[in-house]
Amino acid sequence: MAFDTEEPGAQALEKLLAFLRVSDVIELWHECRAAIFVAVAVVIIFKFQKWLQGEKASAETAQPLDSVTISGKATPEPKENAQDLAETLKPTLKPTLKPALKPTPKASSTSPKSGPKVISGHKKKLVKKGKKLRQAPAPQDEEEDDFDIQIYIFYTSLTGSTAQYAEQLKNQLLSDKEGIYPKFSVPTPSNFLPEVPISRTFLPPQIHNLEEIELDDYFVSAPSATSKAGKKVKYIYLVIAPSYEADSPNAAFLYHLQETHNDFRIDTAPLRSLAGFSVFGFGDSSEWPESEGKFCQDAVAIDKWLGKLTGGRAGSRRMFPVGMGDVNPVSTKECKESGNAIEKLHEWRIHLEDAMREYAETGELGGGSEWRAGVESGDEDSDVDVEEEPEKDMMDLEDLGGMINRAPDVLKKTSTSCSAPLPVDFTTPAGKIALAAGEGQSASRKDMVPKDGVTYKALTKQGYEIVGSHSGVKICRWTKSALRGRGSCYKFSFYGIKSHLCMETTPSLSCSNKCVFCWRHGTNPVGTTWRWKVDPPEAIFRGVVEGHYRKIKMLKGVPGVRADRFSEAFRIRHCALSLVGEPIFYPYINEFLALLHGDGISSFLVCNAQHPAQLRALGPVTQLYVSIDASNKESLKKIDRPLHRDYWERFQECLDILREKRHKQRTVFRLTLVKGFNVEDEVKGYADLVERGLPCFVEIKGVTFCGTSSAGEAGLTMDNVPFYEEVVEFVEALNAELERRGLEYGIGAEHAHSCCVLLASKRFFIDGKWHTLIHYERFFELLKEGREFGPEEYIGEPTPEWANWGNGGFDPSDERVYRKGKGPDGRAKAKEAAVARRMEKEAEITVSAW
Ligand SMILES: Cc1cc2nc3c(=O)[nH]c(=O)nc-3n(C[C@H](O)[C@H](O)[C@H](O)COP(=O)(O)O)c2cc1C
Ligand code: SF4
Repeated sequence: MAFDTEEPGAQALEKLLAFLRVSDVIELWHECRAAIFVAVAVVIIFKFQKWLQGEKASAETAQPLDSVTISGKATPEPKENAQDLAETLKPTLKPTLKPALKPTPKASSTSPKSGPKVISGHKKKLVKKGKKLRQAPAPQDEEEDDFDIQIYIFYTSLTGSTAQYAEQLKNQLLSDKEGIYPKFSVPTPSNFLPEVPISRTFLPPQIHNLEEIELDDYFVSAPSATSKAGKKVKYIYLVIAPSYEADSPNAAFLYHLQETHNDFRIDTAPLRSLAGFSVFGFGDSSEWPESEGKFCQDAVAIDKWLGKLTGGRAGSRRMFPVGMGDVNPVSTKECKESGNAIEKLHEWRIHLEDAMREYAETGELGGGSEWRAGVESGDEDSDVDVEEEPEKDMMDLEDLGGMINRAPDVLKKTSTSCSAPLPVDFTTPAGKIALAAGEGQSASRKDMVPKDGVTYKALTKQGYEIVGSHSGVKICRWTKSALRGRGSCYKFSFYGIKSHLCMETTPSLSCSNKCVFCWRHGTNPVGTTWRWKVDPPEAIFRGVVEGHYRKIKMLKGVPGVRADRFSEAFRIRHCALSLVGEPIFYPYINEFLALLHGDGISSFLVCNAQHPAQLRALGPVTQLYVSIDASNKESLKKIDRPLHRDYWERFQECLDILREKRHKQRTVFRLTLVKGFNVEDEVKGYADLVERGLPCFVEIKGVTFCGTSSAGEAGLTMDNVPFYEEVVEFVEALNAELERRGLEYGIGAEHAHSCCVLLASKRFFIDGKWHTLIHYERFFELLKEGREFGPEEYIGEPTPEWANWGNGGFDPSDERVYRKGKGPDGRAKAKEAAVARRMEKEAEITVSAW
């Protein structure tokens, strides 16, 4: 271009500037054109890829109704700013979603785009009041967030109507396009940050009759699976149940839920990983009125237990409160108020669908906190009271003394003059405390477990039946297992005890230890002396036997219970005095034992080695145990947390007594291995104890994790539970150490199923075979003879081949059933994970040691 300097003033200047800009640009273009070409090519490729993804997502969304996906596909054009975005969402989102989507000052505009209307992202999780919006999730969260949802509809039905309603529900959940599967759009305001591409799919709902499924597969732990799309599946449980003030399938189901919650081997809330649950009940208010708490009572109870199993008050996975349909409203008025059953079910479904949709969108449960807490349907809140609030009756005397010293003076005065009984040591030579039944027992003595107290409530909730004022009975898990032909406990393999013929009981719910692995949830009373009323042994005997049979009857409807075993179970043959508390604490324990033996019931009594005087005075028992929870003083204190200050001396004295008794009865050391507490480097210590007590048998068992708060406080986790292989390793080391010392022991039997191995004295190795079984009839005969006798006189048949060391110990005539993911494969995986965890820890230690 020619440059004319003759042109005047501003015009010339403008031309000059224009020339300079153009030449700059041309120069720049020559310098940068290669880079610009590359950048444009990258953008085009990126856009094309996005478009392809969008096409794919659209195709997936347009599936038939057998699975429905919430994929974040936008129907309207994205709007200019956050205000517009909120507008856009109005017609499609329920009011509950609004707060999270309110425009914020930070929100900037999103530029309109052409091409496919696909939003490859999802609405961020709902934000609780006062909390900041979550930032972009870390990669592992992304994986967690990307899941499919499986709805299970469970039902029971006696006369068939609920089965039909459940089927209808299943079909409606699929077909109602206005319900759970809305067309859903999620624009992406910039303050919601980069989005994770997700599409949550509702897999086809499945329906299950609770009578026909294996409850353990669904209600002991939440199922875990991966969908065909390779995503994690989250489960929603819907339970539809009629109520029956009579024997019905609900009883077995409720019993199972309650047992699972209270089982010491299982976490109290093992279903907390469910996406959610909700219950609907059918009932008849004309005959079973709400005013009497009977209308839909079973549904209310199911809702309550599922609430507990999914996390309890405030933490539960309740998606929507329990719904109730009245199949026979008493009057038109009531009919109008309560609606009929079908309408109620419809109403419940619509609300539930909203909740499910919200969950699919946000990954979180909506609804009010009252829903979580189950205010409408249960007493989950009382759980909190029971577990968190210490009850006066549960305090031991040392605690009480401390309290009095800390109390204001006025209270101290009252405490000395109050009517509360002074603790009386029943071990003093002054003799036994008089019985409760009118034998002049002091009026000031209280019930150990008063009926209106928290301890009573807590123990009954855990499945104990409280008998009289200080005894209890409970059905053990193995009894149930044996009734179903799924194996007895280790005592069958070692001693021939069939679990369905065994009653687990205690005449004293009180104990003088607070062991870290005790599964009593810290609810049993503790104390060093007997300071309560004493019930007569006859009343306790009658009460526990009746209670046991009552509980057996409740198992009638449990799927798989074998008729032959069920009828056999109504003749108790064995009694395990090991339930909770310290049986020899009961002043009339010998009289109680005599009643058992008189009725042909054998006695296995476990004591905590803290009451030497009572141990010495104890009469004959079929097998006498002491718990050996540690090999030295420090460990014992850490594990058993004994109340007696001279606990170590008491412990040792008890071992000496056992040594004396070994020729009069079968004596057993029961070792419970707690990894990290009492296993490592303690083999020699345990060998010292065996050398001192010379028991007939040593049972070695891995601790079972009870998941209670007391276990947590003591630092006990699943990592403290040894694997069977680790128990075996310990047993072999102990056996070798005993052999090295010239002590005559050997490995007599094993029960891998319950992580238990038996070391036995060679006194029971006869003609080249272990003879660990017991001849029970002979034991009763010997008792009747009234003379002194020894354990060798009631030895039974040889230990069965399958129970011998190396053969596993599971009775081949029973069926071994593994819960999903718990079989040998599951165990191998769990072991691998544990080994990896340990190696990690060791690496950490090495690093820090450096
Ligand atoms: C023997 C019997 C006991 C019942 N007990 C109750 C009850 O305690 N509470 C209640 O709300 N409804 C009760 N009902 C009503 C049933 O729950 C109701 O009829 C239900 O729809 C039956 O469902 P199904 O046909 O699936 O078995 C009872 C019905 C019968 C026959
Ligand atoms: S011995 Fe114990 S574990 Fe075995 S069945 Fe009896 S109570 Fe249950």
